[in-house]
Amino acid sequence: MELMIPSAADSFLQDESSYDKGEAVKAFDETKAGVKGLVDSGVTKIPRFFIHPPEDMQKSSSESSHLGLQVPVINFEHCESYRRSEVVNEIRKASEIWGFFQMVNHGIPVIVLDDMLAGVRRFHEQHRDVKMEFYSRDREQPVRFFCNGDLLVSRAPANWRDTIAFDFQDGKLDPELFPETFREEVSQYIRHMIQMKKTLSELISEALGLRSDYLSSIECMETESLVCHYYPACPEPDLTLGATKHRDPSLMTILLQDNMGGLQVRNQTQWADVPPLQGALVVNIGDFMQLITNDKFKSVEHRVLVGKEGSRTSVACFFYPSTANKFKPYGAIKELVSDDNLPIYRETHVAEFLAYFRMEPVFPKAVNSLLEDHWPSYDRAEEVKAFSETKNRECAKSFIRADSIEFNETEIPLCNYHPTCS
Ligand SMILES: O=C(O)CCC(=O)C(=O)O
Ligand SMILES: [Fe+2]
Repeated sequence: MELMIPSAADSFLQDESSYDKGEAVKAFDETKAGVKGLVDSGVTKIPRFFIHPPEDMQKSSSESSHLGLQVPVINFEHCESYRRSEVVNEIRKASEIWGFFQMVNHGIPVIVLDDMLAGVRRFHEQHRDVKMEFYSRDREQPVRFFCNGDLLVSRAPANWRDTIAFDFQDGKLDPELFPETFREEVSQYIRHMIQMKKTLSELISEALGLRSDYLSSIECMETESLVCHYYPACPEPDLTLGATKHRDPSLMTILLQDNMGGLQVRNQTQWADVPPLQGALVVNIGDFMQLITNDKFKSVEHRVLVGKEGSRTSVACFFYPSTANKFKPYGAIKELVSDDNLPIYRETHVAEFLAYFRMEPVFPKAVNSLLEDHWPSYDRAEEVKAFSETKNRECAKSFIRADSIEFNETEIPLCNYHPTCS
Protein backbone atom coordinates (compact mmCIF):
# COMPACT_ATOMS: atom_id res chain seq x y z
CA MET A 1 0.00 0.00 0.00
CA GLU A 2 1.26 3.46 -0.86
CA LEU A 3 2.52 5.42 2.13
CA MET A 4 0.80 8.77 1.81
CA ILE A 5 1.97 10.62 4.89
CA PRO A 6 5.12 12.72 4.55
CA SER A 7 7.65 11.60 7.14
CA ALA A 8 7.82 15.12 8.64
CA ALA A 9 4.21 14.69 9.70
CA ASP A 10 4.75 11.46 11.61
CA SER A 11 4.66 13.38 14.89
CA PHE A 12 0.88 13.22 15.03
CA LEU A 13 1.10 9.48 15.51
CA GLN A 14 1.48 8.55 19.17
CA ASP A 15 4.58 9.28 21.13
CA GLU A 16 3.31 8.93 24.69
CA SER A 17 6.16 10.73 26.44
CA SER A 18 6.06 14.03 24.57
CA TYR A 19 2.53 14.32 23.21
CA ASP A 20 1.59 17.83 22.14
CA LYS A 21 -1.94 17.91 20.73
CA GLY A 22 -1.45 21.24 18.98
CA GLU A 23 1.64 19.97 17.16
CA ALA A 24 0.02 16.65 16.33
CA VAL A 25 -3.07 18.30 14.88
CA LYS A 26 -1.02 20.78 12.89
CA ALA A 27 1.18 18.06 11.39
CA PHE A 28 -1.90 16.06 10.46
CA ASP A 29 -3.56 19.11 8.88
CA GLU A 30 -0.45 19.79 6.82
CA THR A 31 -0.74 16.40 5.12
CA LYS A 32 -3.96 17.77 3.52
CA ALA A 33 -4.93 14.14 3.10
CA GLY A 34 -7.56 13.87 5.84
CA VAL A 35 -8.50 10.63 7.58
CA LYS A 36 -8.61 8.87 4.23
CA GLY A 37 -4.89 9.63 3.93
CA LEU A 38 -4.29 8.11 7.36
CA VAL A 39 -6.16 4.95 6.45
CA ASP A 40 -4.33 4.67 3.12
CA SER A 41 -1.03 4.93 4.97
CA GLY A 42 -1.98 1.75 6.81
CA VAL A 43 -2.38 3.03 10.40
CA THR A 44 -3.59 0.40 12.83
CA LYS A 45 -3.97 2.81 15.76
CA ILE A 46 -5.80 6.09 15.48
CA PRO A 47 -4.04 9.33 16.54
CA ARG A 48 -4.90 10.35 20.07
CA PHE A 49 -6.80 13.50 19.07
CA PHE A 50 -9.46 11.29 17.46
CA ILE A 51 -10.15 9.40 20.69
CA HIS A 52 -13.47 10.28 22.33
CA PRO A 53 -14.20 9.81 26.04
CA PRO A 54 -15.86 6.45 26.85
CA GLU A 55 -19.05 8.15 28.06
CA ASP A 56 -19.61 9.49 24.53
CA MET A 57 -19.27 6.04 23.04
CA GLN A 58 -22.32 4.37 24.60
CA LYS A 59 -24.20 2.39 22.02
CA SER A 60 -27.79 2.18 23.10
CA SER A 61 -29.37 1.68 19.71
CA SER A 62 -30.26 -1.99 20.19
CA GLU A 63 -32.06 -1.07 23.39
CA SER A 64 -33.93 1.71 21.62
CA SER A 65 -35.06 -0.56 18.79
CA HIS A 66 -36.35 -3.03 21.40
CA LEU A 67 -38.43 -0.20 22.76
CA GLY A 68 -39.82 0.37 19.27
CA LEU A 69 -38.24 3.82 18.99
CA GLN A 70 -38.17 4.61 15.32
CA VAL A 71 -37.65 7.89 13.48
CA PRO A 72 -40.91 8.43 11.53
CA VAL A 73 -40.92 7.56 7.84
CA ILE A 74 -43.31 9.83 5.92
CA ASN A 75 -44.71 8.93 2.53
CA PHE A 76 -44.79 12.11 0.41
CA GLU A 77 -46.83 10.59 -2.40
CA HIS A 78 -49.69 12.91 -3.44
CA CYS A 79 -48.64 15.47 -0.83
CA GLU A 80 -49.65 18.15 -3.33
CA SER A 81 -53.19 16.79 -3.54
CA TYR A 82 -55.48 14.56 -1.56
CA ARG A 83 -52.86 13.38 1.01
CA ARG A 84 -51.75 16.89 1.93
CA SER A 85 -53.32 17.20 5.37
CA GLU A 86 -52.14 13.71 6.31
CA VAL A 87 -48.55 14.58 5.32
CA VAL A 88 -48.72 17.96 7.10
CA ASN A 89 -49.91 16.23 10.28
CA GLU A 90 -47.16 13.66 10.16
CA ILE A 91 -44.55 16.38 9.65
CA ARG A 92 -45.95 18.29 12.62
CA LYS A 93 -45.83 15.26 14.92
CA ALA A 94 -42.34 14.22 13.80
CA SER A 95 -40.96 17.77 14.14
CA GLU A 96 -42.43 18.22 17.61
CA ILE A 97 -41.32 14.88 18.98
CA TRP A 98 -38.27 13.71 17.04
CA GLY A 99 -37.00 16.75 15.18
CA PHE A 100 -36.27 14.16 12.47
CA PHE A 101 -38.13 12.22 9.79
CA GLN A 102 -37.34 10.22 6.68
CA MET A 103 -39.15 11.09 3.44
CA VAL A 104 -40.01 8.46 0.85
CA ASN A 105 -41.72 8.98 -2.52
CA HIS A 106 -40.55 12.60 -2.43
CA GLY A 107 -40.22 12.84 -6.20
CA ILE A 108 -36.43 13.06 -6.59
CA PRO A 109 -35.39 10.13 -8.81
CA VAL A 110 -33.29 7.50 -7.00
CA ILE A 111 -30.72 7.73 -9.80
CA VAL A 112 -30.02 11.38 -8.87
CA LEU A 113 -29.35 10.34 -5.26
CA ASP A 114 -27.22 7.35 -6.21
CA ASP A 115 -25.20 9.41 -8.72
CA MET A 116 -24.53 12.02 -6.07
CA LEU A 117 -23.34 9.46 -3.51
CA ALA A 118 -21.15 7.80 -6.14
CA GLY A 119 -19.71 11.22 -7.08
CA VAL A 120 -18.90 12.03 -3.44
CA ARG A 121 -17.16 8.68 -3.10
CA ARG A 122 -15.19 9.27 -6.33
CA PHE A 123 -14.00 12.63 -5.06
CA HIS A 124 -12.81 11.30 -1.70
CA GLU A 125 -11.26 8.13 -3.14
CA GLN A 126 -9.22 9.81 -5.86
CA HIS A 127 -5.51 10.46 -5.43
CA ARG A 128 -4.88 12.97 -2.66
CA ASP A 129 -2.87 15.28 -4.96
CA VAL A 130 -6.09 16.19 -6.78
CA LYS A 131 -8.11 16.65 -3.57
CA MET A 132 -5.37 18.76 -1.99
CA GLU A 133 -6.03 21.57 -4.43
CA PHE A 134 -9.35 22.11 -2.69
CA TYR A 135 -7.97 21.78 0.87
CA SER A 136 -8.87 24.92 2.82
CA ARG A 137 -10.18 26.16 6.17
CA ASP A 138 -11.06 29.57 4.77
CA ARG A 139 -14.84 30.04 4.98
CA GLU A 140 -14.59 32.66 2.27
CA GLN A 141 -13.79 29.83 -0.14
CA PRO A 142 -17.17 28.62 -1.38
CA VAL A 143 -15.78 25.19 -2.26
CA ARG A 144 -13.40 23.62 0.25
CA PHE A 145 -12.14 20.20 1.24
CA PHE A 146 -11.13 19.68 4.87
CA CYS A 147 -11.01 17.26 7.76
CA ASN A 148 -12.96 18.66 10.76
CA GLY A 149 -13.79 22.33 10.20
CA ASP A 150 -12.72 23.21 13.75
CA LEU A 151 -9.67 20.92 13.92
CA LEU A 152 -7.19 23.68 14.73
CA VAL A 153 -9.30 25.53 17.29
CA SER A 154 -11.45 22.99 19.08
CA ARG A 155 -10.54 21.28 22.32
CA ALA A 156 -13.00 18.50 21.51
CA PRO A 157 -11.82 15.19 20.02
CA ALA A 158 -11.81 15.17 16.22
CA ASN A 159 -14.33 13.29 14.09
CA TRP A 160 -13.31 10.42 11.86
CA ARG A 161 -14.44 11.97 8.58
CA ASP A 162 -13.41 14.16 5.64
CA THR A 163 -15.68 16.69 3.98
CA ILE A 164 -16.01 18.75 0.84
CA ALA A 165 -18.36 21.73 1.28
CA PHE A 166 -20.11 23.99 -1.24
CA ASP A 167 -21.75 27.29 -0.23
CA PHE A 168 -24.65 28.26 -2.49
CA GLN A 169 -26.84 31.32 -2.55
CA ASP A 170 -30.35 30.29 -3.59
CA GLY A 171 -28.84 27.38 -5.47
CA LYS A 172 -26.30 29.56 -7.26
CA LEU A 173 -22.55 29.00 -7.36
CA ASP A 174 -20.29 28.98 -10.41
CA PRO A 175 -19.96 25.28 -11.43
CA GLU A 176 -16.45 26.05 -12.70
CA LEU A 177 -15.48 26.07 -9.03
CA PHE A 178 -16.66 22.48 -8.48
CA PRO A 179 -14.22 19.58 -8.73
CA GLU A 180 -14.49 18.01 -12.17
CA THR A 181 -14.83 14.58 -10.55
CA PHE A 182 -18.48 15.21 -9.73
CA ARG A 183 -19.39 18.60 -11.19
CA GLU A 184 -22.48 17.33 -13.01
CA GLU A 185 -23.74 15.45 -9.97
CA VAL A 186 -23.43 18.46 -7.66
CA SER A 187 -25.21 20.73 -10.17
CA GLN A 188 -28.02 18.26 -10.60
CA TYR A 189 -28.36 17.52 -6.88
CA ILE A 190 -28.55 21.16 -5.80
CA ARG A 191 -31.29 21.84 -8.37
CA HIS A 192 -33.36 19.10 -6.74
CA MET A 193 -32.54 20.40 -3.25
CA ILE A 194 -33.89 23.85 -4.17
CA GLN A 195 -37.11 22.30 -5.42
CA MET A 196 -37.38 20.13 -2.32
CA LYS A 197 -36.77 23.14 -0.08
CA LYS A 198 -39.76 24.90 -1.65
CA THR A 199 -41.98 21.88 -1.10
CA LEU A 200 -40.84 21.43 2.50
CA SER A 201 -41.03 25.10 3.35
CA GLU A 202 -44.72 25.10 2.38
CA LEU A 203 -45.49 21.90 4.21
CA ILE A 204 -43.63 23.00 7.36
CA SER A 205 -45.36 26.40 7.29
CA GLU A 206 -48.68 24.59 7.21
CA ALA A 207 -47.55 22.21 9.94
CA LEU A 208 -46.98 25.31 12.08
CA GLY A 209 -50.52 26.46 11.36
CA LEU A 210 -49.29 29.31 9.12
CA ARG A 211 -50.08 30.15 5.50
CA SER A 212 -48.06 28.02 3.14
CA ASP A 213 -45.77 30.82 1.91
CA TYR A 214 -44.90 32.01 5.43
CA LEU A 215 -41.36 30.60 5.70
CA SER A 216 -40.48 31.65 2.17
CA SER A 217 -41.79 35.18 2.86
CA ILE A 218 -39.37 35.66 5.77
CA GLU A 219 -36.46 34.51 3.55
CA CYS A 220 -35.01 32.21 6.17
CA MET A 221 -33.74 29.48 3.85
CA GLU A 222 -32.00 31.34 1.02
CA THR A 223 -28.48 30.02 1.64
CA GLU A 224 -27.57 26.38 1.17
CA SER A 225 -24.44 24.75 2.42
CA LEU A 226 -23.91 21.35 0.84
CA VAL A 227 -21.45 19.22 2.80
CA CYS A 228 -20.35 15.90 1.37
CA HIS A 229 -18.89 13.61 4.00
CA TYR A 230 -16.70 10.53 3.74
CA TYR A 231 -16.23 8.29 6.77
CA PRO A 232 -13.46 5.78 6.03
CA ALA A 233 -13.35 2.39 7.72
CA CYS A 234 -11.64 2.87 11.06
CA PRO A 235 -9.10 0.47 12.62
CA GLU A 236 -10.40 1.30 16.12
CA PRO A 237 -14.10 2.10 15.71
CA ASP A 238 -14.84 1.76 19.41
CA LEU A 239 -12.59 4.70 20.25
CA THR A 240 -13.88 7.38 17.91
CA LEU A 241 -16.99 8.79 16.21
CA GLY A 242 -17.72 9.88 12.67
CA ALA A 243 -19.64 12.83 14.07
CA THR A 244 -19.82 13.63 17.74
CA LYS A 245 -23.27 14.41 19.16
CA HIS A 246 -24.42 17.80 17.92
CA ARG A 247 -27.44 19.76 16.75
CA ASP A 248 -27.46 21.48 13.40
CA PRO A 249 -27.41 25.29 13.54
CA SER A 250 -29.49 25.47 10.33
CA LEU A 251 -33.20 26.11 9.81
CA MET A 252 -33.53 22.68 8.35
CA THR A 253 -31.20 20.01 6.96
CA ILE A 254 -31.88 17.49 4.20
CA LEU A 255 -29.57 14.52 4.50
CA LEU A 256 -28.77 11.78 2.04
CA GLN A 257 -26.98 8.73 3.42
CA ASP A 258 -25.69 5.62 1.67
CA ASN A 259 -26.53 2.12 2.86
CA MET A 260 -23.79 1.73 5.49
CA GLY A 261 -25.76 3.02 8.50
CA GLY A 262 -24.30 4.70 11.57
CA LEU A 263 -26.50 7.79 11.96
CA GLN A 264 -28.22 7.95 15.33
CA VAL A 265 -30.71 10.39 16.84
CA ARG A 266 -31.25 11.16 20.50
CA ASN A 267 -34.61 10.15 21.84
CA GLN A 268 -34.61 11.18 25.49
CA THR A 269 -31.92 8.96 27.04
CA GLN A 270 -31.58 6.58 24.09
CA TRP A 271 -29.77 6.70 20.76
CA ALA A 272 -32.05 5.51 17.97
CA ASP A 273 -30.65 4.35 14.62
CA VAL A 274 -31.78 6.10 11.47
CA PRO A 275 -31.72 3.03 9.23
CA PRO A 276 -30.75 3.60 5.59
CA LEU A 277 -33.71 3.28 3.22
CA GLN A 278 -33.05 3.11 -0.49
CA GLY A 279 -34.24 6.34 -2.15
CA ALA A 280 -35.12 8.07 1.14
CA LEU A 281 -33.98 11.48 2.39
CA VAL A 282 -33.68 12.40 6.05
CA VAL A 283 -34.98 15.79 7.17
CA ASN A 284 -34.04 17.38 10.46
CA ILE A 285 -35.08 20.54 12.25
CA GLY A 286 -32.15 22.82 13.11
CA ASP A 287 -31.54 25.25 15.99
CA PHE A 288 -32.66 28.25 13.97
CA MET A 289 -36.06 26.66 13.34
CA GLN A 290 -36.36 25.88 17.04
CA LEU A 291 -35.68 29.57 17.73
CA ILE A 292 -38.30 30.94 15.33
CA THR A 293 -40.91 28.36 16.31
CA ASN A 294 -40.34 29.12 20.01
CA ASP A 295 -39.50 25.47 20.79
CA LYS A 296 -42.54 24.05 19.00
CA PHE A 297 -40.27 22.22 16.57
CA LYS A 298 -37.21 20.64 18.11
CA SER A 299 -33.61 20.61 17.02
CA VAL A 300 -32.38 17.24 18.25
CA GLU A 301 -28.93 15.82 18.92
CA HIS A 302 -27.56 13.27 16.52
CA ARG A 303 -24.23 11.56 15.90
CA VAL A 304 -22.54 9.13 13.50
CA LEU A 305 -20.79 5.89 14.49
CA VAL A 306 -17.96 4.53 12.36
CA GLY A 307 -17.34 0.95 11.28
CA LYS A 308 -14.30 -1.28 10.99
CA GLU A 309 -15.22 -2.44 7.50
CA GLY A 310 -16.34 -0.30 4.61
CA SER A 311 -16.52 3.46 4.21
CA ARG A 312 -19.68 5.56 4.46
CA THR A 313 -20.74 8.61 2.41
CA SER A 314 -23.43 11.17 3.15
CA VAL A 315 -24.53 14.57 1.87
CA ALA A 316 -26.08 17.16 4.18
CA CYS A 317 -27.75 20.22 2.72
CA PHE A 318 -28.14 22.93 5.40
CA PHE A 319 -30.56 25.79 4.80
CA TYR A 320 -29.92 29.18 6.42
CA PRO A 321 -31.18 32.75 6.09
CA SER A 322 -29.48 34.56 3.27
CA THR A 323 -25.85 35.41 4.02
CA ALA A 324 -26.36 38.43 1.76
CA ASN A 325 -28.67 39.70 4.48
CA LYS A 326 -26.86 38.32 7.47
CA PHE A 327 -27.87 41.05 9.92
CA LYS A 328 -31.59 40.62 9.41
CA PRO A 329 -33.00 39.86 12.88
CA TYR A 330 -35.01 36.71 13.51
CA GLY A 331 -37.02 35.96 16.63
CA ALA A 332 -40.04 33.87 17.54
CA ILE A 333 -42.75 34.00 14.85
CA LYS A 334 -45.34 36.36 16.29
CA GLU A 335 -48.26 34.11 15.36
CA LEU A 336 -46.72 31.43 17.57
CA VAL A 337 -46.35 33.50 20.75
CA SER A 338 -48.92 34.74 23.24
CA ASP A 339 -49.08 35.96 26.83
CA ASP A 340 -49.01 32.32 27.91
CA ASN A 341 -46.25 31.43 25.54
CA LEU A 342 -43.68 34.23 25.62
CA PRO A 343 -40.61 34.26 23.39
CA ILE A 344 -37.99 31.96 24.87
CA TYR A 345 -35.06 33.40 22.90
CA ARG A 346 -34.12 36.92 22.08
CA GLU A 347 -33.81 37.95 18.45
CA THR A 348 -30.58 37.21 16.66
CA HIS A 349 -29.23 37.31 13.15
CA VAL A 350 -27.42 34.65 11.22
CA ALA A 351 -23.97 36.26 11.53
CA GLU A 352 -24.13 36.31 15.30
CA PHE A 353 -25.82 32.95 15.52
CA LEU A 354 -23.20 31.15 13.47
CA ALA A 355 -20.42 32.95 15.32
CA TYR A 356 -21.80 31.44 18.50
CA PHE A 357 -21.98 28.03 17.00
CA ARG A 358 -18.45 28.10 15.66
CA MET A 359 -16.58 29.75 18.49
CA GLU A 360 -15.50 28.27 21.76
CA PRO A 361 -17.48 29.87 24.60
CA VAL A 362 -14.19 30.48 26.36
CA PHE A 363 -13.23 32.85 23.55
CA PRO A 364 -15.64 35.75 24.13
CA LYS A 365 -13.00 38.15 22.82
CA ALA A 366 -12.97 36.43 19.48
CA VAL A 367 -16.76 36.56 19.37
CA ASN A 368 -16.75 40.21 20.24
CA SER A 369 -14.19 41.24 17.68
CA LEU A 370 -16.11 39.34 15.05
CA LEU A 371 -19.27 41.14 16.08
CA GLU A 372 -17.56 44.52 16.06
CA ASP A 373 -16.31 43.89 12.52
CA HIS A 374 -19.71 42.90 11.29
CA TRP A 375 -21.97 44.89 13.53
CA PRO A 376 -20.33 48.25 14.21
CA SER A 377 -23.38 49.66 15.94
CA TYR A 378 -23.28 47.03 18.68
CA ASP A 379 -23.59 48.72 22.05
CA ARG A 380 -23.06 46.40 24.95
CA ALA A 381 -24.40 48.79 27.58
CA GLU A 382 -27.60 49.16 25.61
CA GLU A 383 -27.97 45.45 25.30
CA VAL A 384 -27.50 44.90 29.04
CA LYS A 385 -30.15 47.56 29.71
CA ALA A 386 -32.55 46.05 27.20
CA PHE A 387 -32.01 42.66 28.74
CA SER A 388 -32.61 43.85 32.28
CA GLU A 389 -35.90 45.34 31.14
CA THR A 390 -37.21 42.24 29.45
CA LYS A 391 -40.36 40.83 30.96
CA ASN A 392 -39.17 37.31 30.74
CA ARG A 393 -35.68 36.52 31.98
CA GLU A 394 -35.86 33.33 30.01
CA CYS A 395 -35.56 35.39 26.84
CA ALA A 396 -31.84 35.41 27.30
CA LYS A 397 -31.63 31.70 27.80
CA SER A 398 -29.94 30.83 24.58
CA PHE A 399 -28.67 33.73 22.60
CA ILE A 400 -27.15 36.28 24.89
CA ARG A 401 -23.48 37.07 24.39
CA ALA A 402 -21.37 35.09 26.83
CA ASP A 403 -19.74 38.11 28.44
CA SER A 404 -22.48 40.71 28.26
CA ILE A 405 -24.26 39.71 31.46
CA GLU A 406 -22.93 38.17 34.64
CA PHE A 407 -24.44 34.72 34.28
CA ASN A 408 -23.51 31.92 36.55
CA GLU A 409 -21.93 28.90 34.90
CA THR A 410 -25.13 26.95 34.27
CA GLU A 411 -26.79 29.91 32.61
CA ILE A 412 -24.16 30.54 29.98
CA PRO A 413 -26.37 29.71 27.09
CA LEU A 414 -23.72 29.35 24.43
CA CYS A 415 -22.94 25.98 25.94
CA ASN A 416 -26.32 24.77 24.74
CA TYR A 417 -25.22 25.44 21.25
CA HIS A 418 -21.70 24.15 21.20
CA PRO A 419 -21.04 20.49 20.71
CA THR A 420 -17.89 20.61 22.84
CA CYS A 421 -19.82 21.67 25.93
CA SER A 422 -23.04 19.75 25.72
O1 LIG B 1 -23.39 11.91 7.93
C1 LIG B 1 -24.47 11.96 8.51
O2 LIG B 1 -25.30 11.07 8.42
C2 LIG B 1 -24.81 13.13 9.40
C3 LIG B 1 -24.03 14.37 9.11
C4 LIG B 1 -24.41 15.49 10.02
O3 LIG B 1 -25.05 15.31 11.02
C5 LIG B 1 -24.01 16.86 9.70
O4 LIG B 1 -23.30 17.10 8.72
O5 LIG B 1 -24.43 17.79 10.44
FE1 LIG C 1 -25.83 17.18 11.78
